Amino acid sequence: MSSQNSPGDNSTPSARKSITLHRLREMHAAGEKIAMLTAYDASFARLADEAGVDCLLVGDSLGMVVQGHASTTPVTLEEMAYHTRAAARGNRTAFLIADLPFGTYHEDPAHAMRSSAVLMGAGAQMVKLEGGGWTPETVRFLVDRGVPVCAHLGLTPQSVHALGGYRIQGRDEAGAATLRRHARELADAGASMMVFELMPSDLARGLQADNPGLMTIGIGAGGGTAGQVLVLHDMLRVTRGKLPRFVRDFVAEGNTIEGAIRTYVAAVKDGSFPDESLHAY
Ligand SMILES: Nc1nc(=O)c2c([nH]1)NC[C@@H]1CN(c3ccc(C(=O)N[C@@H](CCC(=O)O)C(=O)O)cc3)CN21
Ligand SMILES: CC(C)C(=O)C(=O)O
Repeated sequence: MSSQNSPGDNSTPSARKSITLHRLREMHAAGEKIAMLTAYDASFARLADEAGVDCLLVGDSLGMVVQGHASTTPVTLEEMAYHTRAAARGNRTAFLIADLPFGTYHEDPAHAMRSSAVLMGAGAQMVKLEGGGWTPETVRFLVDRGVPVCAHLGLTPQSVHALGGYRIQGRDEAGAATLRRHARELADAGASMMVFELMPSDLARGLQADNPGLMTIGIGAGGGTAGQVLVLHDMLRVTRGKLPRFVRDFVAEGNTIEGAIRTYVAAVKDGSFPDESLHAY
């Protein structure tokens, strides 16, 4: 492990201090890119933390890559809490975010607060919820009560049955205008972070420019965001079937799993990932 550290690398567990929300804001203000990766268990959370990943996301994508479902919608709050507890035990310094799964924040803000309390109790430091329009009231309610919130716009997988498949979003002007309005409303409601999934690079870049204090995290949204996220199993090429275009072969470059994660972090930090011509739309 330590044999792979390069000079100046501060990502060893003993050297790195805990990444807090405050520290993430400092990084964002200084223009340092934020590297996020999903993690669903203690072993991978530990490895990703030690490899220098800033934020770990216990994503409800676990419904697909761990549980074998065809979508994320069957995942329950209890399952998210189980994986969050496991990831939290392995993690030492990374900032830990957990997804509120489908149906656990939709009824009203109090419903979202009850579900968030379960995930925070399991070790999450921030919760993520999908969608715009109806969500700002809920985000404000959570933030006022001490729950940091990451919003999620563009392709929102929990709505796959309404969207009609995993398609790129915001391609026409009406769709782009809606995303601009949703992003502004969620930022105003107090969301400190926002995932942009599968949208044109120019649109994501513009949304970040419209909301400079917001930490935007892209996946298939180009290089104009404050950070990047990938699904761990995609990055390690364990996922079955065709990988989305936005995944790069970090395993070939990094040789080992830890090397792959270190290569990913370095590529996010130096801006070489994503490459506009290869991984963006
Ligand atoms: N393994 C995995 N990786 C993910 O990134 C991921 C999940 N699961 N599950 C939840 C959502 C669904 N995601 C997806 C699913 C499919 C595509 C996909 O097929 N993309 C096509 C382009 C589609 C288009 O052009 O409209 C691609 O080739 O990238 C992308 C993201 C992202 N999330
Ligand atoms: C793909 C990321 C952003 C996610 O939401 C998940 O892992 O569920």
